[in-house]
Amino acid sequence: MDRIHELLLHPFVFPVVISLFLLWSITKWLRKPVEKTNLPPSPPKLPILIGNLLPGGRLSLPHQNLYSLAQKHGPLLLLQLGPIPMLVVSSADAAREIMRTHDLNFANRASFKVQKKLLYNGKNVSLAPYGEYWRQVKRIVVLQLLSNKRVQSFRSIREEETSILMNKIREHRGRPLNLTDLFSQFTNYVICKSAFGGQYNHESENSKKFLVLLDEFSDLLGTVTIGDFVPWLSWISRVNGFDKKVDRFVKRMDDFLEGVIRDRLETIEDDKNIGDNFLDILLGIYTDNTPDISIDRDSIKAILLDIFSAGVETTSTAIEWAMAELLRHPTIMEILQNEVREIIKDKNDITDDDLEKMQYLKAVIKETLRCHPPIPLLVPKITAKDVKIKGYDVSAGTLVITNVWAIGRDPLSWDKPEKFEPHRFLNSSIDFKGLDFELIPFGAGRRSCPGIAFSNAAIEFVIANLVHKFNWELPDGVEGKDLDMAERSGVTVRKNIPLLATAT
Ligand code: HEM
Repeated sequence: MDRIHELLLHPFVFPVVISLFLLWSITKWLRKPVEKTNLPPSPPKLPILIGNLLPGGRLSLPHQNLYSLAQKHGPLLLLQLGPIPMLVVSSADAAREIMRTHDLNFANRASFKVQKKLLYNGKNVSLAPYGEYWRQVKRIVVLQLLSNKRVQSFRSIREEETSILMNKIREHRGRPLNLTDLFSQFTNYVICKSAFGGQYNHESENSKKFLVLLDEFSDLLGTVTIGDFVPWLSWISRVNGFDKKVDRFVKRMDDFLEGVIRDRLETIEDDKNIGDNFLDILLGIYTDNTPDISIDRDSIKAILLDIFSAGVETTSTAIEWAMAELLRHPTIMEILQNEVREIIKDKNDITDDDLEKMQYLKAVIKETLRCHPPIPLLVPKITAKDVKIKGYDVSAGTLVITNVWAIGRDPLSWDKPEKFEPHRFLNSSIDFKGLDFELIPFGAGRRSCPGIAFSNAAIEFVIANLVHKFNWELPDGVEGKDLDMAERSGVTVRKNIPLLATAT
């Protein structure tokens, strides 16, 4: 969705899209459909649709816009993006029908030119078309890279990075800290070390270089070109130099990753610590030649980039929103602190067994992901065949967007949805693992997130430590209720203003 809004906001592309859209809509309007279909409700077309997509510049937060549209027109909404029909799903019921009953029909992804270039022609997991290749790489990611056992084996990395984070906070005790930056560094290094090994630490020039490349990578990943929607206009991104810019970046990133792989292949044979990072595991599969499972070098690079782009910002954003809500609700912060301090007492280290006992901590995290899903619009899917959803006809080739942010605010699923109230989860079995469709921040079905255990282990551990070791307040005597909770646009939606707080 973010790609779509970047497309529309591009100064050169915008007028062309709008003209095409008008032309297409007029033609379609004049040529009324011949066969009788029961289409999901749409906002009145032309020019109101344009108005609906652009009210007061709020296009930058499309999940909020689509939420307002769904409140007017219902939980299944059909929009037109030029020639492409787009279905917006905003209720748990409709999401269940799509991702459980008809999951196979919705297992494919939309494919955009820039993403394909950046991710080795779709050799990553998250954008690979549904099929044998995707099945194989998803299996590798689920069973080998992100299994519960593997996540446990990364415990020392979480401990090390949490201890670095706590020391930084200690050094600045009594002074305001930019928690947003600190949480980003934390997840960057947790994933860097899990991916490449412990030598990719804060001092390593290679990890600094990689993190700079990753920033640029994330920016480009959120871009579409007009040629994605109107193929005969593909020349525009050639003429305005955008294609060249992407090609140059792809080469720089590839040179870097090739260097990492080359260096590792040279040392791996003599190394006794093989296998406890993503790169070593993938190189093991690459060099092993087991007949039922094989990947090439491009797959290794694409999978590594996928894990960084899918895992870093999402996890740090979840920690940021959780701390923001705790600062906004001092009573909830106090209940959580009491729970954590009661369980840990004066021990210094928090173990996995301790975390298991922290039911209120788990409730705070669920409530955070309900109110602030880091990816409010699930990664778009494409329907393979015509299908009926909730009695409506949805045609093959429809782009499907699930608005998890709207589902988390649906009064049919939640009592007082506007309130941040972790208690609602204490006597409830609702979880975010993809079985309870009112809470699906990680998606559901075949294309759901394989990183739940990895991110949850990091989120729980950091928050427990933050509230165990420090008391927190907002700088300059700002009261919790006045904390600015506005969102910033992006594929991952974080706080608009960085979160500043003072540890005492
Ligand atoms: C709070 C943290 C995270 C959130 C909220 C999150 C959310 C999501 C969502 C919404 C999807 C798309 C699901 C769908 O289309 O139905 C997804 C897919 C994915 N996520 Fe995550 N994610 C998180 C952390 C991670 C981490 C830590 C990793 C890896 C280390 C990861 C790897 C992936 C991959 C590879 C996919 C693609 C799956 C596929 O297409 O088959 N995620 N995630």
